[in-house]
Amino acid sequence: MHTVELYKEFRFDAAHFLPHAPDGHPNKRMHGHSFRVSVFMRGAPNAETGLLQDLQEVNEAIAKVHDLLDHNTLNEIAGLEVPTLENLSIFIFNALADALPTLYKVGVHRDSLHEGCEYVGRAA
Ligand SMILES: Nc1nc2c(c(=O)[nH]1)N=C([C@H](O)[C@H](O)COP(=O)(O)OP(=O)(O)OP(=O)(O)O)CN2
Ligand SMILES: [Zn+2]
Repeated sequence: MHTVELYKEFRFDAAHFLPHAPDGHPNKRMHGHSFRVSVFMRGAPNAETGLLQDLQEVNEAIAKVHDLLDHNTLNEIAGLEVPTLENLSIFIFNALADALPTLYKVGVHRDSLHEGCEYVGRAA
């Protein structure tokens, strides 16, 4: 059996603030970021089709999450009241998990700051 990792990336722009930052700190004020999200599926490709998961299904699942996040205030989304990179990676994983049975890991990156977070939501 051959195990592969298939991935798809998408980007979104959003505003947020960190409610637990100290009073007067810039992170406590509303500001915006550009995010890059990497969605990883893992497993063995179907022997006949050669597919782990049809990327069309992946695109459809991602479109719903993209619409929820893009050009919105993250703190106003139920479940994202504390919108750190850590919580974003968990939130996006959970939002995609039902539609993507082979989903393995979600990474959320702020490339301009050279930082990001990855959440491995399912065991290898
Ligand atoms: N562990 C984490 N630490 C921090 C997170 C996080 O998600 N996880 N997030 C932030 C802030 O969102 C913050 O905006 C990043 O701040 P900073 O490094 O000061 O970068 P700027 O916003 O100033 O960068 P720009 O170039 O202006 O976008 C902090 N810590
Ligand atoms: Zn920020």
